[in-house]
Amino acid sequence: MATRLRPSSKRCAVIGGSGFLGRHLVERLMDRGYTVNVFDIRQAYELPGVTFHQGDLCDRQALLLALKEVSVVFHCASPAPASDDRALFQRVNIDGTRTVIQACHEAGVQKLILTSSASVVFEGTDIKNGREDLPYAKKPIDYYTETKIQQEKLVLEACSKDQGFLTVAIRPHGIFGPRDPQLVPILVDTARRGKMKFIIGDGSNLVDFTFVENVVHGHILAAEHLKADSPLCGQAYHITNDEPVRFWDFMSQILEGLGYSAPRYHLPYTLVYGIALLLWLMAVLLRPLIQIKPTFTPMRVALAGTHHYYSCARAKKDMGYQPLVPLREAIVRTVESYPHLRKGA
Ligand SMILES: NC(=O)C1=CN([C@@H]2O[C@H](COP(=O)(O)OP(=O)(O)OC[C@H]3O[C@@H](n4cnc5c(N)ncnc54)[C@H](O)[C@@H]3O)[C@@H](O)[C@H]2O)C=CC1
Ligand SMILES: CC(C)=CCC[C@@H](C)[C@H]1CC[C@H]2C3=C(CC[C@]12C)[C@@]1(C)CCC(=O)C[C@@H]1CC3
Repeated sequence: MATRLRPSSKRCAVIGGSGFLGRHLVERLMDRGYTVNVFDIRQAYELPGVTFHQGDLCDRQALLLALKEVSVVFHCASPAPASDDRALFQRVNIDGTRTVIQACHEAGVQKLILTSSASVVFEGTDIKNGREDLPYAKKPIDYYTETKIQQEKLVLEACSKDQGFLTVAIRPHGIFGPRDPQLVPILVDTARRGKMKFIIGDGSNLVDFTFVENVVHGHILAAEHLKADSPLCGQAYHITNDEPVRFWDFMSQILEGLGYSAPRYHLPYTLVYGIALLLWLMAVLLRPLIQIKPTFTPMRVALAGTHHYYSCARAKKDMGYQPLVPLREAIVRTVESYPHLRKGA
């Protein structure tokens, strides 16, 4: 008779482990002595000791192979926000997350840690030191965020002490660091096209940018503190650098670090937002004829021109979270990691 091995508490799976955050998480878990299975639709790298399972998380059978004898699952897979594909967000973030939960039950997984997003409460207007008890956005800024809300609800509602299945959601904000395919590349691309000359608004809006290693630290602390008698069960936690920074100062430091000029001229927020709305409308109307991807979408203008920073007091209290890498060092390390994006390179 086949015996079912008891899952080891140090055997985990990272769904989305080929991605930016996922790969940093995998590397740190390995350092901490975990055995790691990666599940992803693509295999982006090889790492001794890591077992790769290539597949779509909507495929329960494929997932089950990766979750065999695993006790902790980190779910950090999602289509990229820029993909702007409604059907894909629905299929992966909502239906796929249901499949992940079902597969965890079937495989006897004990803990599920979801990478959610602080944007689940953001509606495009100021949030200052927002706590986790803010209501979910009634009008989320985009469809990606709408599906992140549904995804977080599904995971937190699945938490069941009786069934021995515990869940928690981590809400990072503005993740950056080496190998990020989004923030620095978008910024440099915009600068190279000569479009990084303007500051939207008066430039005083504060935002959280969170170094990837701090986000990873929050995930691992959550996994290790998630127990039936802990306050983490079924809860969401903001994980930030705990150093809100002016959006435009942060952008300028990255740009200047890479040899580009920082933006200098101010434009009124409402004017830029209005133009972005108009461009977006035109892109929608012209979609049957041509595909236009404007740099200045209303969502991006809102992100660049409003305050949005969050308190991580709950994570400090319940899991002893403190950022490991301060912002200044994180920016230096990030800039150094992109030699190929330096001006003139
Ligand atoms: N990057 C950021 O600033 C923030 C990211 N997040 C969340 O963090 C998580 C990780 O984000 P990143 O690492 O930045 O993204 P990423 O795009 O680098 O990684 C996502 C990974 O998920 C995989 N994936 C996508 N669809 C899949 C599917 N159907 N089946 C299996 N794997 C699939 C991709 O292949 C990719 O490797 C996401 O859930 C995202 O929503 C939350 C807040 C901010
Ligand atoms: C804090 C947070 C949620 C960051 C997420 C990352 C991206 C949404 C940003 C990374 C680079 C940013 C950027 C802009 C908007 C927001 C980002 C895409 C602009 C398009 C805003 C308007 C400009 O003047 C140019 C900016 C380029 C960089």
